[in-house]
This record gives sequence, structure tokens and C-alpha cells, in this order.
Amino acid sequence: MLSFFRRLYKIFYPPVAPKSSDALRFGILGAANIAPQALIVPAKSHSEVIVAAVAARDQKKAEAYAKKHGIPVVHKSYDDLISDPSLDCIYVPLPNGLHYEWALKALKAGKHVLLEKPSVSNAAEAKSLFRHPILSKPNAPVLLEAFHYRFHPAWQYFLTLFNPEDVQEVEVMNYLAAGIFPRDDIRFNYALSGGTLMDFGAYAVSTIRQIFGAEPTSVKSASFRPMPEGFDKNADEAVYASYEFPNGGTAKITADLQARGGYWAPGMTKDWPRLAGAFPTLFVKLKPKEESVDGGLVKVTAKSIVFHCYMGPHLYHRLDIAITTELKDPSKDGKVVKSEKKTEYKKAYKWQDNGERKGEEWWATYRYQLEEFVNRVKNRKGSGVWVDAEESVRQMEMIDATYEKMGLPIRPTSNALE
Ligand SMILES: NC(=O)C1=CN([C@@H]2O[C@H](COP(=O)(O)OP(=O)(O)OC[C@H]3O[C@@H](n4cnc5c(N)ncnc54)[C@H](OP(=O)(O)O)[C@@H]3O)[C@@H](O)[C@H]2O)C=CC1
Ligand SMILES: O=C1OC[C@@H](O)[C@H](O)[C@H]1O
Repeated sequence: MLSFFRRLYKIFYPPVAPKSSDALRFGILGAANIAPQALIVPAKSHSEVIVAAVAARDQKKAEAYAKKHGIPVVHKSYDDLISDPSLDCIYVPLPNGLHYEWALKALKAGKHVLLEKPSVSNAAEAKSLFRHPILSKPNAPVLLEAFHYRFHPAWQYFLTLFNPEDVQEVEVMNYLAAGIFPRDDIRFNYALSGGTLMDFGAYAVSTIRQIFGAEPTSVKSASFRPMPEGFDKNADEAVYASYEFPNGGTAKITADLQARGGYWAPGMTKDWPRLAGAFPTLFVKLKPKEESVDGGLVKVTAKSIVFHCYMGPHLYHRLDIAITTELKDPSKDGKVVKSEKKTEYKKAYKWQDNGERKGEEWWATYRYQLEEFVNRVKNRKGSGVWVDAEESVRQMEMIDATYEKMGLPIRPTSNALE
């Protein structure tokens, strides 16, 4: 318990590192809610990162934000920030529908870009951005879709627990209690490329693609809960989808940004904001393995894994690894003669290997991600975790395919598309 509070404290109030002379200078586009968590606080403990400037549509807002977060420079506009020659990197935490335009402008200005997830609005934008000639020139700038959870050791450890070929079933459940985001939030605004599939749903799509180590062969089913009367008809408030994979396995996802119910006495409580499942969770079931053993018996081993809080593993997480072994007797119609279940509980706040890869118990997913972003810019080896450009393209293809199956339009393409 003490280590939990100690970790939380350090996540929010990390030790401040003295900055090196070659630290990368970041500018932030927009006085975004997510930036303190995703960049400003993680930067404090990174000796090679300085959050140097911010711009907002309203300069007063930018000034107040800069003061609050100790950002020395405020630019008058997004364009001014991007053309600031003293900046090396631009962080783009704008609404999804503006990601393409501003990421491309920043790349064209020669800046490295840390781009919030989902990278862009749809696959057409993703192909244009991630395959842009600017990115294949010598000394090309770095562009990263900020799927932060992937950079945490807990996620990477989880991926070592199975062979993707053996995965039979996956279920991802991402609930966020109703009322946390108002229904006029950018997340529910189609024109800004909102929708739950673009938000909590994007994590779910990203996880299943990694777990199977492959792209789905089809979106088997997809449906959504629409926004209530008077709100955006093209935004999905919750999404339910299933997918088939090349090895025959299947995945089911649920993402709900206005989740209610989940209590006893559902008749009375169905409209209460849902707290059950408050930590996004995923379940993996592997194909059972059969082998012949002494006495003419058959041993069947089945493994399943539950990953609690996979999206924010720095706050808390737990991996439950259950192995069930059954001995069956083929001469008695496969009767189970012995059965045993063992469950191990694991966690990984740091890398599990010999300490070559950098990290601390209290590093948030965003801090691990920042470490890799800097390593990439500085051409260093790092932890080896990255989100490749083509992966970001395939991710948006799967989101488009899911919207199509749901019967909703894919998110609108930017007028700036090249
Ligand atoms: N990695 C993570 O864990 C998370 C990632 N995200 C992602 O980050 C991005 C931003 O999310 P979040 O910080 O919650 O969003 P905010 O609601 O804080 O919006 C971000 C910024 O968008 C700017 N903006 C520009 N145009 C518009 C417009 N037309 N309407 C509204 N805002 C506008 C605003 O900038 P200005 O200050 O100039 O007015 C605002 O500061 C999204 O892509 C989201 O998916 C969000 C939460 C968590
Ligand atoms: O990326 C995100 O992670 C946390 C969520 O609360 C948020 O909706 C989403 O944008």
C-alpha cells in the first residue's frame, strides 16, 4: 500500500532533473487538458526535454496555461509556435480532426512530432501523413503516434506471456463512467473526428492487433450506442465489435465513454455511472494444448491471462495468469481423471531484464514513451519499443473498417489532405 502511494506521488511530483545543454525543446499546440499528464510532468524528470513554448487559439488562455505549468514562451498562434526556430519538437494534443493538418505543418517546418492518438481521422490521412516523402529523406524528422501504454514494461511483459499464434480469444473492456466527459466534449464531435471508437475504442483495436501479431481478416460484427437526442448523430457513445484473425482466433471489444450500470439490482441502478470495470481490462485465452502422457492418458493444458488496468499500468496493474491442467482418459470417453488450476499474479513496473533499459517504478506510460521519443530523435537504441508508421496506417484502416461495419461514416478527411 505504501509503495502504491509512493509511486502515485512520484508520478505526479517527479524528481526534477537538471537539463543538459543539448536538451530537446518542445512546443505544445493548444492549452490541452492531456498535456500536463502526457508531456509536461514527464518532461520534468527527463534531463533532455524542456517544455519551452505553448500556443492557444486564445492568447490569454495560453498565458494562464504557461504560468500554471511554468512554460517560458507563449506564441500568438499555432503557426507562430511551429515556426519558432528554437523548438526541436512539437507535441500535437489537438482534437483528432486537426492532427493531420498540424502534424504535417510541423513536419514541414522540420520539427519532430509527438502526435496524440488516434494519429489522424482515417486511413486516407494516415497513408498521406505516415508515407509522406518528408519522412523518407535523410535526417527525416521523427513522427510518433502516442500510444503511450505500449511503452510501459507491463505491456511488454504481458506480450512475452504467449505466442500470438496460440491466441484463441481476446476480450477488451474499456469503460469510463458516465458524466466524466460532457456530451459536447471533442470526443463526441464528428466534425472534429470524435466518437468512442476513436478514443477508448482505438486502444482496444490497437491491443488486439498486437496480441494476435496480425491484422484482423474481417470485422465480424460492429454496433454502437448512439448519442442521446439532440447530440451528434454521427458520434458513437459506445462501440461493440468483434474481429477474426488469420490464426482462427477471435476478439471482442467494448468501449464505452458514458458507461452506466454494472451493479446489483440492475432495475434500480442501471442509470448509475458505472464503476465496475473502471480500470480497462483485457482477457486472453490461449488454444488448449494436448499431449499424450504415461498410462495412455491425455494431458490438456489451458492458459488464460487477465490484464487489469492495461491502459494506465503505472497507476496500478495486475496480470493474472491461470493455467489449468486436466488429465483425460480416452478409454473412458475422455473422462477427466485429475484437474488442477494454478494462478500466478504478476506486475512489471520496470523492465524485467538485466537493467540495460532505463526506467523507474514510478515512470508513467507517458514517461517511458518520452524516453523512447528522445532516443529516436537522438538516434539511440533505447528499449526497442516503437509504433511504426505502417502500424499507424493499419490501425486507422481497422478503425475505418469498424465504422463501416457499424453503419457510421468514417471520420471526415481534412481539407489539408495532400
Ligand atoms: N494519451 C492519452 O492518454 C490521452 C490522449 N488524448 C488525446 O489528446 C487529444 C486532446 O485531448 P484533450 O487534451 O482531452 O482535449 P482538450 O479538450 O483539452 O482539447 C485540446 C485542445 O484542442 C484545441 N482545439 C483546437 N481547435 C479546437 C476546437 N475546434 N474545439 C475544441 N478544441 C480545439 C484547444 O486548444 P486551444 O487551447 O488552442 O483552445 C484545446 O486546448 C485528443 O486527440 C485525444 O484523443 C486525450 C486524453 C488522454
Ligand atoms: O487517451 C485517452 O485516455 C484516457 C481517456 O480518459 C481519454 O478519453 C482518452 O482520450
